[in-house]
Amino acid sequence: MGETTHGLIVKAMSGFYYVQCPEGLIECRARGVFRKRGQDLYVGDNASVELTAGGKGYVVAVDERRNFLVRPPLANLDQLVLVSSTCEPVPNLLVIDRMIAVAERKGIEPLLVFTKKDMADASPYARIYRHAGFAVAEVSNATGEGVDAVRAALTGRVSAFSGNSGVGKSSLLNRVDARLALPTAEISQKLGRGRHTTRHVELFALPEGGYVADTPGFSSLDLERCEPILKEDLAGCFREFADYVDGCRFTGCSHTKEKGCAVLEALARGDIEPTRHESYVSMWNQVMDLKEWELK
Ligand SMILES: Nc1nc2c(ncn2[C@@H]2O[C@H](COP(=O)(O)OP(=O)(O)OP(=O)(O)O)[C@@H](O)[C@H]2O)c(=O)[nH]1
Ligand SMILES: [Zn+2]
Repeated sequence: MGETTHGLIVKAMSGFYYVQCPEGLIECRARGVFRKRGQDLYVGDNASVELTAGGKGYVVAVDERRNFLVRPPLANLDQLVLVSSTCEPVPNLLVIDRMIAVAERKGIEPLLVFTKKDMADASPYARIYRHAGFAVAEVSNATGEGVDAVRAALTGRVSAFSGNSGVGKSSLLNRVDARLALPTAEISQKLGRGRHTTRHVELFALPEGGYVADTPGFSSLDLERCEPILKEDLAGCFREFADYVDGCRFTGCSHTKEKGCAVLEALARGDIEPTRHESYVSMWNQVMDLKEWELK
């Protein structure tokens, strides 16, 4: 048996896995045991690698995943960068709050980014989400303003970007590191083809440490499809409710209309943002009737 080492799968392509190890980037095949078990290897997996002569290797085991996203497949994310724009298109706070809930459910820290601040004021949105307990960046991809804060937040973490079409994810990733060279709206119009179609997700190493998925391809729909939330879990996906949920008069309080609800009292005092609670109520009404067995 050869020497073994350990590293991060940063790229998967045509049956090869590229594992960033202390020895360098090692091209690997997966041991047959993965195929037999029907177990996929994901970019983001922490892999044990058996080195072979010639500087290549075999992935022989992967650590248990802390979390994963399905489309594109990506494991062990520290951070999900939820990008919205202040205008063209205007943010839909319900969509943002649903994406935040998915991230919370998976134990991935959300970072809220509002782009196009050169076109419209981002501060009303930023205020809401800072008050709710999130890190927020206000940026302009046109001027570069605010990009340093995003770059700093990416340092030392494994992150992926998500947000609807046209909000400026590709533009922002290119601002963060020009070597990413992602095609933005203008360029793909010129080339006359769609973006993100045949791309493989790859973790791109940032110069100061940390990795970012080199695809802006997680739509809010993709996210929600991979993580339906049960009603008993929903309040736990709104972090600013945590201080209050144990203070409600009734156990099993839905925090939507009950008397003696500590969440509603906090809302009335202004300690919880109205739009966040509105999103909670509309999500509650949607998930209300789902039972665990219906999600299988
Ligand atoms: N003025 C201004 N324009 C921006 C900003 N960010 C992006 N844009 C423009 O908005 C359009 C969409 O930007 P992209 O970076 O392609 O958006 P995307 O989120 O990657 O879009 P998809 O690839 O479709 O998901 C482009 O025309 C950008 O030039 C910004 O901060 N300010
Ligand atoms: Zn309550």
